[in-house]
Amino acid sequence: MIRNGPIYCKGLPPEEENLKKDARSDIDKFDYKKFLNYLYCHKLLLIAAIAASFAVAMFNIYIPTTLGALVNLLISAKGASTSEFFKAVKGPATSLFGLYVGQAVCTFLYIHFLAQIGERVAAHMKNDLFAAILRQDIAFFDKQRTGELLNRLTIDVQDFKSAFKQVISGGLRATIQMFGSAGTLLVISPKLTSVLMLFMSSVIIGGTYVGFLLRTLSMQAQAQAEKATLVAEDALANIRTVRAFVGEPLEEQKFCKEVAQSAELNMELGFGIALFQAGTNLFLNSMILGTLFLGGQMMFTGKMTAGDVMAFLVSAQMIQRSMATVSMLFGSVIKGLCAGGRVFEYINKSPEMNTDCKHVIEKCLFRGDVEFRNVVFSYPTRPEIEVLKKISLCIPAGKTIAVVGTSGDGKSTLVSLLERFYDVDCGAVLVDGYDIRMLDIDWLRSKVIGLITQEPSLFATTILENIRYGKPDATDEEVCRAAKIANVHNFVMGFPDGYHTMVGERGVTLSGGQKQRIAIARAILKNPPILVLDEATSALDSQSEKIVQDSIDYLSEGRTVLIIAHRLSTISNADFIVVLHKGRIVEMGTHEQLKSLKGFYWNLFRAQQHDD
Ligand SMILES: Nc1ncnc2c1ncn2[C@@H]1O[C@H](COP(=O)(O)OP(=O)(O)OP(=O)(O)O)[C@@H](O)[C@H]1O
Repeated sequence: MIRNGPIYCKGLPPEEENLKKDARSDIDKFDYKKFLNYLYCHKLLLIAAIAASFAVAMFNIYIPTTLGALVNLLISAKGASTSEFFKAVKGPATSLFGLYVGQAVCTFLYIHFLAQIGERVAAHMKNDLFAAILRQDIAFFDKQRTGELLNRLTIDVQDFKSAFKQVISGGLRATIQMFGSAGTLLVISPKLTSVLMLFMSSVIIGGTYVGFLLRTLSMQAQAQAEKATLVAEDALANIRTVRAFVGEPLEEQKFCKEVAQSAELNMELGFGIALFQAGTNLFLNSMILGTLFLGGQMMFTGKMTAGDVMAFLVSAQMIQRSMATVSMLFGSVIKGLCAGGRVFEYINKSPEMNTDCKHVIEKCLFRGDVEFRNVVFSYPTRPEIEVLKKISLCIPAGKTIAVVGTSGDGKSTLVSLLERFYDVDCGAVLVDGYDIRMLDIDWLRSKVIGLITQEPSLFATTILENIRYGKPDATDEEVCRAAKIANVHNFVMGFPDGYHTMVGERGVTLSGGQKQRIAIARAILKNPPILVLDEATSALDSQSEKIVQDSIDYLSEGRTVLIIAHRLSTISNADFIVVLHKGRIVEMGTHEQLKSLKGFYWNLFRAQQHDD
């Protein structure tokens, strides 16, 4: 995407070809039907904006001839008395003023209406896009960068809105003005009009070609600017790691490199635009001078009046301005269609996972058995690596089982499959004998399974709202009760704002143990019959771990519990323990039974005793 050389004149280098291909594929994704639907929702405003814009164009066409008539009157009024002068010019001057007022009113109306439609359509698109992104499979988020998704929500919607507004206002007006003013010119002087059109057509051809080159360069500059943003996003999202590794100079260097390339491309673009503008101005001004010269000659031979020359010049300038608008609009249309295409791509993207089944097990019949039956699974981003290989595991209702193993053996993957973040490739995950693909996925996640992970995710809001996320309709009293059970209440009351304390982005203002206890309070409020603890205490020091473990023990009572753990000391009370090794179950039994086997578990156990 990055190119430092001069603007290409013949053929296109490969990266420009790629850009063209990207743009074309983005444009192909533009959903005209959906877009028309959005417009249809605001049809009255749209009609009003188009009508006002049309009226402005008509005023602009009539103004030069009225102005010409006034000029002729002013010239012919030479030597007249003041009263005669006012009497003669009063009519045309009033008409001209009326046209100016009409033009001003319609300008106000179309800009106002367009702003309304633009904002409403953009809000509609943004909401649809956000909802569509939230609906996607977890596999989608494995592939997409957050920054790229946010760009679509912000920059692309904004670009589309600007282009849309420009096309409706400028495009419509400029086209009508161009044809209307061309008609005016023909009426005033067909001869002068033919000479003018000859010049104009060469401007159009040359301008279109240079415009195409500049647009390509502009797209490259934009792509490079986005690259710089992604480098910054990466560094800021991982600011603690950057700080801990004194990575600031390296990050600065990476960012500066991308910014420098972006600046270079933009400067190249600026140079091209400056040259283009200067050349166009010189050409067009020479054309006006030529028109004045030819028109002046015709005036002296009596073929044109001074007013005609004046009206001709103003109309010619109107055409020139309209043409400039239309040529710029061409770029805006492409940009808008590309941006809109990228937005519609995700709005129209359906999740691959089938979540149509809405079966719910009745509360009175629900037990809480969990089973992994001959489960084979590879992550969609790495289909060639089988992470789980024919795993079969039953967790009877009310029992606690722990899964242990070394890093990368597939423990957390079991959790992701039970939550149905991904679907198994072969076999099935069952709850109370039902394949979870047959169950209502929202019910499963919101009412059946409670998940507590190593890095609890808190939202940048108050502690109260973070706990309430477990049950959105919970009262403050219910939240407070859950917080007391989870050992949250005491430390919260130590904060000046209590439960209304803001926790910062991802809970950055709290300790790991405090965040974990808030996550547990959230789970207590949710009250799920199946509880999944994925390394819930492994990031904590021994004192925090003890407090959190007490809360977890309380929460685990009477539920089916699946614990993923590194520290074997935390799972010795499990009803049975499963040892995973490279995606297979290699041992299963109680702590004592497994120890006596002197196999994988024994090795893990000894390694940890050694570490302690
Ligand atoms: N979203 C993902 N996309 C692709 N591969 C993944 C993804 N998540 C995990 N993996 C891979 O799957 C394998 C199992 O990962 P998993 O997180 O289940 O291991 P784990 O036993 O829980 O490890 P740890 O104890 O370190 O958390 C690893 O090789 C990992 O690289």
